[in-house]
Amino acid sequence: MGVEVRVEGLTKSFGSQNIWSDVTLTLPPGEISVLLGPSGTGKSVFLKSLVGLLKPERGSIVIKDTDIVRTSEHRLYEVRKLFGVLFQDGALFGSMNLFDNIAFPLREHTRKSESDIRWIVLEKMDMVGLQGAEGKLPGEISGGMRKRAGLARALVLDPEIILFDEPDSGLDPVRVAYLNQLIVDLNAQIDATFLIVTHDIGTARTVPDNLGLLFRRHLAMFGPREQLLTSQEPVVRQFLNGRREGPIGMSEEKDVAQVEAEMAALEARGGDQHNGVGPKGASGGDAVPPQLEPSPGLPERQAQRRRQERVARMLHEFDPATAQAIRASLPEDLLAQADAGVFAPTPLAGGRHWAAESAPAGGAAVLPGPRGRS
Ligand SMILES: Nc1ncnc2c1ncn2[C@@H]1O[C@H](COP(=O)(O)OP(=O)(O)OP(=O)(O)O)[C@@H](O)[C@H]1O
Repeated sequence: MGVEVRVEGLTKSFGSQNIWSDVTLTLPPGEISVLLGPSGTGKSVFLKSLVGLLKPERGSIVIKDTDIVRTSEHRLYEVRKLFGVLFQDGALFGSMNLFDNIAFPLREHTRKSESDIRWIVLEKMDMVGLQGAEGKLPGEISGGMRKRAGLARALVLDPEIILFDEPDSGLDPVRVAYLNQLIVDLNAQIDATFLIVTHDIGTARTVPDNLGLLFRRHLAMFGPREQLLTSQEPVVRQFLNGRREGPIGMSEEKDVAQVEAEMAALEARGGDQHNGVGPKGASGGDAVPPQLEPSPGLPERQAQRRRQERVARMLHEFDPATAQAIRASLPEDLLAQADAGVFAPTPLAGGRHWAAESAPAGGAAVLPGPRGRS
C-alpha cells in the first residue's frame, strides 16, 4: 500500500522571494491527489521539496516517521527510494532505447541480474501499453509514448509514492484521456499514493480523490474532490472555470476594485454557466462529474473504500453542497452509519486538511474522527 505524506507548516523561499508559506496537507495513503495553481505559484517547487531536492526553511514533511526536511543525507537517500517521479518530458536519455531507459534505475540502484531486469522492464512496459517498443529511441516515438515510457521507468523500483509533473503537457485531449485512464488503472494495480500537478481541469475534475489549489503563496484549499468542485471561493471557481474574471490576473494579482467590477459584470451575464467550455477542460464550476473507474477486468481501487470511510467521517465538516456531493458517492452502509451518528464530530472546521487516525483498540466498528488541524 502507498504511504501517507504529511506536510505541516511548510515554507519555502529563494533568497527574499517567498514561494509559499505554511502549506499543510496530508496525502492519504494510496489515494490520488491533484495540485492545481496558476503558473509560477510553486507547484514544481513543492514536488521537488517532497523528494528532498529542495529544502524548505520551515515546516515538516513526514513520510514513514521521517521528517525529510531535517533528516540525514543517508536517510533521505533511503526515503527517496519510495518515490517514482514522472517528469514533464519523460526525462529519457535520447541515445538509449526504451528498454535501457526503463532499466536504468534498476541497473543503478539494485544488484538484480539482467534476466530479472528484463522481466521487470517488460512487465512495466506492458502495464503502460508499450509492449514491443523496447528497441525504439525516444526521438522515434510520440510525446504520449514518451510519457508512458517515463511512467514505466518511474514504476520499476516499485514506488509507494508517485509524483506526476504535468503529465498532460504537450498531449492532445484524446491522449490526455488515455493517460488519465492509465493513471487510474495503475493506481488500482499498485495502490501507491499519487500526487499529480496539472493545469488540465478535465483531469482535475475526473481523476483525483483529493484536490488542492496553490494561490498567492498559500495553499488556498486542499480536501476531498467534492469540496473544491462545489466550492464558492472566487479563486477556486475562477480556476475551475478557466475564466479571466476573478482574483487571478495575467501575471500578478489584481486589485480588489477590479475584481469586484469583473465579478459584477460576470453576474450580469448570468454567471459561470454562460462561459461554456473553457480551455483545458474547464466547464461549470460546481458540477461534480463521476470519478474515473479502473478499466474492466482490473481490481477495484483499494483506496476507494478507505477514502469512502474517511470522507464519511468528515461529512459534518462540510457545507451542504459538499456534503450532498460526498453523500452521493458513499455506499449505503457508510451512509447509514453516518446518519446514525456513528462518526463522532471533531473539532476540525472546514475539513481543509486530512489527518490519519489509527483504528481504535479492539477494532470497534466506530471509525475515529480526523485529528483537528487548523
Ligand atoms: N532553484 C530555484 N532558484 C530560484 N528560484 C526558483 C528556483 N526554482 C523555482 N524558482 C522560482 O519559484 C517560482 C515557482 O516556480 P515553479 O516552477 O515551482 O512554479 P509552477 O507553479 O510549477 O509553475 P508552472 O505552472 O508554470 O509550471 C518561480 O518564480 C521560479 O522562478
